[in-house]
Amino acid sequence: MQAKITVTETWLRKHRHLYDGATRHPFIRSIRDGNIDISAFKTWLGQDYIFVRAFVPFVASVLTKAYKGSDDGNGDVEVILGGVAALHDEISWFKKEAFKWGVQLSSIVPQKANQEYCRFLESLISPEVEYTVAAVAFWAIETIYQESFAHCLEDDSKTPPELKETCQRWGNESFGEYCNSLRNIVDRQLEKASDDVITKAEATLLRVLEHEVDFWNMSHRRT
Ligand SMILES: Cc1ncc(CNC=O)c(N)n1
Repeated sequence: MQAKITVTETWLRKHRHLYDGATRHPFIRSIRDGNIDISAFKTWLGQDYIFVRAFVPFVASVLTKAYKGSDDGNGDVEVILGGVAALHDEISWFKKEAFKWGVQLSSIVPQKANQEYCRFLESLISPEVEYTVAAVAFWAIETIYQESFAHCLEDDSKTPPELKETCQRWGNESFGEYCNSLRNIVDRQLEKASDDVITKAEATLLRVLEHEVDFWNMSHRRT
């Protein structure tokens, strides 16, 4: 029997152009082609550290919603908890990496695109935002990084050796499997969601894609 087309699949087909814009951004292409401007990379590093700090309470709120969503026979909480644990490691990694590149994390001022993205995350923490909607944002945020950085690790890529570790962080296979688990969670939720929630979730996905593109733009254009 043919596997059923999932909601996320429908969305990704429908919004392919915007999705590719987020996962194949010029910033990512420049890493992959080996002509990245290191100052752009450092900008990204410092800004992303601030983003990740704001991402933690958002993910914690998704965890809370998964728990309260009660019918968690599917292990949603454990998958999300794995995400929280990975973020703990990631924050240490950012500190180490910043030191390596001479980026002073304590003096980084969040740029406008970053502030707006963080504010968007905060809005999703609200208990009024349904688990399904928040989970869609979470899945999309993680997956965009996974696909973007995995692209920089493909056989024909010319990613500079000193950036490989960064790309591995999100582009590795186990992060890919984790993203698939998130996608399954999301599709299972969407399967039983009301039309209203599905509409809101799709709009949220689009906003994540836009924020991600703006985030890459911020790193790419400024030095
Ligand atoms: C702007 C942005 N989007 C997604 C991620 C990946 N999630 C956690 O690390 C990230 N670090 N930064």
